[in-house]
Amino acid sequence: MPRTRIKICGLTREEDIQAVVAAGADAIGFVFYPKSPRYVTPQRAAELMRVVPPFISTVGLFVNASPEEVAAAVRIAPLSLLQLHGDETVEQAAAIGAAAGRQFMKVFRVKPDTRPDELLEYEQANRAASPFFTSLLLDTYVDAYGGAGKGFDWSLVPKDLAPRVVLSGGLSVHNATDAVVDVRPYAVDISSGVEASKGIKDARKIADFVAAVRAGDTILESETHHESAVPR
Ligand SMILES: O=C(O)c1ccccc1NCC(=O)[C@H](O)[C@H](O)COP(=O)(O)O
Repeated sequence: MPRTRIKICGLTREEDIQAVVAAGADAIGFVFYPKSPRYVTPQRAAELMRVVPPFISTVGLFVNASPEEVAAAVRIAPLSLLQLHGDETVEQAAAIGAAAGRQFMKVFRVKPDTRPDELLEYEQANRAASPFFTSLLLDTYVDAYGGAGKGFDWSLVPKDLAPRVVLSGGLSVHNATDAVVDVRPYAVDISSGVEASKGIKDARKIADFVAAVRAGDTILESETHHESAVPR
């Protein structure tokens, strides 16, 4: 059974990147949204990326940026993947992926009245519109766009969509094991839950979060072994 992938978002310092790598996470996110307290310029991201070893993905988070802006950022900071976290339409997201020549995750910001079929439809629309679309990232709807540490009702995530989504919004060491076991997402994404203060990560919290995700993986694995051991 594959382990749950882990992305830590909103990195601004070399030592925090080193903590993410040491903890065994899979991906590092840089926020290119100028209004964010975690904002880094593409030049700063390029500097920070020098301490990222191979096989760790670097993700660029953009909010309502133009295809030209994203393509220019990618020329400076050679990101692995994009995270489109704004109100980009399906067509605009496709144009951004094509202009930057990068796969992208499209964020769906879940509201209390979001219906499970809306999530499936949105995923299908993005998949149909662009070969650069790779997955939905589910976050909680907040006025300020993201990184707010607010969770949503995970039971809204359809079971057949879950293995393809990145789950985020209000995750922490306290709920990460349950998130993995209850939702079974492809990946989890966290920012404020592993911070000492906005934009400054806490190495202990990062390590504890990764351990809590792995505890969820271990529970799922033992359930799978148990199910396959039961004679039918
Ligand atoms: O981090 C920000 O400041 C930010 C600004 C604008 C859009 C999104 C932003 N962050 C999103 C994330 O860091 C994560 O992808 C995700 O939403 C998790 O956030 P959190 O609830 O803080 O764990």
